[in-house]
Amino acid sequence: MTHNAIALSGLRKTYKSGQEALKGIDLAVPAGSIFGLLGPNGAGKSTLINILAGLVLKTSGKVEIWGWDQDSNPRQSRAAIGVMPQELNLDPFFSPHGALEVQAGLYGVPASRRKSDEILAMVGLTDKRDAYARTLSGGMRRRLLLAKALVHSPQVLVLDEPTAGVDIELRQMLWENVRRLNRERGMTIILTTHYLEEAEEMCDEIAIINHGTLVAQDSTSNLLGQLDAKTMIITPAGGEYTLPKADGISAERREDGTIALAYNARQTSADAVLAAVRSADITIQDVRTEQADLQDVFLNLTKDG
Ligand SMILES: Nc1ncnc2c1ncn2[C@@H]1O[C@H](COP(=O)(O)OP(=O)(O)OP(=O)(O)O)[C@@H](O)[C@H]1O
Repeated sequence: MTHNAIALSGLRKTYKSGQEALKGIDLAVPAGSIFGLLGPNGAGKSTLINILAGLVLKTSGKVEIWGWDQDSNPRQSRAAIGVMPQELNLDPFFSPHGALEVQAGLYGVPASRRKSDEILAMVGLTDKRDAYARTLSGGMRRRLLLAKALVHSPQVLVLDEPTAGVDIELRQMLWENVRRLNRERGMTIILTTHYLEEAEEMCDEIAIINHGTLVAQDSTSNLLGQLDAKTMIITPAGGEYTLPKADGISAERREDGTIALAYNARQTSADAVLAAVRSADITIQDVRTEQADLQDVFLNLTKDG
């Protein structure tokens, strides 16, 4: 039976300022998935994550983490989730090893079950085990924040903008670890990111929020498939030609010598596009199509007005 790692219903948050950050969110994150939470700046992603992490109190609605209701089973629901926050806030006086031990203590992990050294090795911090946190670089701090989120072996790992401003090496380390935790331990991963290619590549499922409202939740492939705008790119074999003309097709020459034919897949078939090309006496040397990417879907769903 599939169950949900996270289930939210009617989740609302109104800050004291009167700002309605979440306006009634219903969201289910399937257990075992890598789930992307996307939205423009100010959409409410951090508010949602901070509610999951227990850092912000919801105004109303229901939050279940790994089946545990946050109100009636606060301890269990907290134990089921680990959060790697966006801000690099670390106690400057603890070494990485010390910080993990303190965190393990906070979560009541008995000494015999602690895996601080194993976790430090996983995030590549073994040689900084006993260094002061204040001497760690920004990238190392991020590694340590990931390590801290893992000390109590949570079923659900939340990463808030984990790769914002990090270098390629660290990004690869993060994604390798995330994939491994997901694959080998079945850990459910929820991440927010501004890099849509990253979400497209990493996530099985994606939710998009805008102005505190959920505007889409679907598998990544379904979301990508929902846009009907397609472009066929033809490389002509050579010679002079005039651009194909047909209803529902708009053709343009690109600088690289190809012809781009934009059409709506719901109204015009690929066959009709090819027929228009042939009737313009163009010999086709090569043909490919450009799919909509997540950026297109995202902009389509979050455009205002
Ligand atoms: N502590 C707070 N008090 C009052 N308003 C807040 C507070 N935190 C966030 N907000 C407001 O709530 C709304 C949602 O903010 P939130 O930080 O959750 O968005 P976000 O999607 O995480 O944005 P970003 O991508 O920029 O981090 C915004 O209008 C923001 O100004």
